[in-house]
Amino acid sequence: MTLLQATDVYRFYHVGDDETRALRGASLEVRAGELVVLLGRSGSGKSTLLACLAGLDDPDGGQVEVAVASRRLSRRPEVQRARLRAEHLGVMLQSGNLLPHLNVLENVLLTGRILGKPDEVRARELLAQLGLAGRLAAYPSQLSGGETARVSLAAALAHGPAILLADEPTAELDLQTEVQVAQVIEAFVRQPGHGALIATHSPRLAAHASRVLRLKDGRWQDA
Ligand SMILES: Nc1ncnc2c1ncn2[C@@H]1O[C@H](COP(=O)(O)OP(=O)(O)OP(=O)(O)O)[C@@H](O)[C@H]1O
Repeated sequence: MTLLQATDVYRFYHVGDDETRALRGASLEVRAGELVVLLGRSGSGKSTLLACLAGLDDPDGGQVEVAVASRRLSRRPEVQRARLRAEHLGVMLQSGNLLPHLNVLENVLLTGRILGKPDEVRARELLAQLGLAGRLAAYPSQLSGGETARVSLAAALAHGPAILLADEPTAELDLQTEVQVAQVIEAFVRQPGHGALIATHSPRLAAHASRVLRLKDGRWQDA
């Protein structure tokens, strides 16, 4: 079963007279049961692709479909994209996705609250699995880089999305914590009807992949 599908996605950035062709016709599918790992050198377009897949950015060409819901995500007003994202996608960004005035538990419950179905048991369970049971009352400014990444992952998963999109989820983690994160992602993918796409530079995380895709200058390396 296909959960998420991108078809011929283009994204160009313009700064002054300069044009950066960040994505040049990238297509992909994330299917149920898959952990797809996205590799590519810095600047190859991984974050841009994830942002388009998450509906945080809109492609200049091509389209993104939340196939599990048979709904197009691209070329919709932001409010509709945000709704589709909340309902079906868990998104973990490199920059972190935590609100500074909410504590750890409140941040992890936030998307569930917006959807009207906060699941505190699941939120606490995820935080415990990620070694954060003792940090529920902490605020984002009080967290280390590695703790922020783990809380962001919990926040991406707590509302029960079908698809996880994560940008370098283990960038700032030591080996032991990286293993914890990989286990949580693998457990997520093992649930029927769930799948994940993860951009990473970590060979250890890539070793967990069901499939590896390589981006180079905005297109698949083998294309
Ligand atoms: N907002 C922006 N404005 C202009 N250029 C951008 C913007 N965002 C990204 N780019 C450019 O688009 C290209 C792809 O960037 P992107 O961040 O997607 O790469 P990446 O593979 O995620 O890199 P990294 O591994 O360093 O995170 C790069 O050349 C980058 O400089």
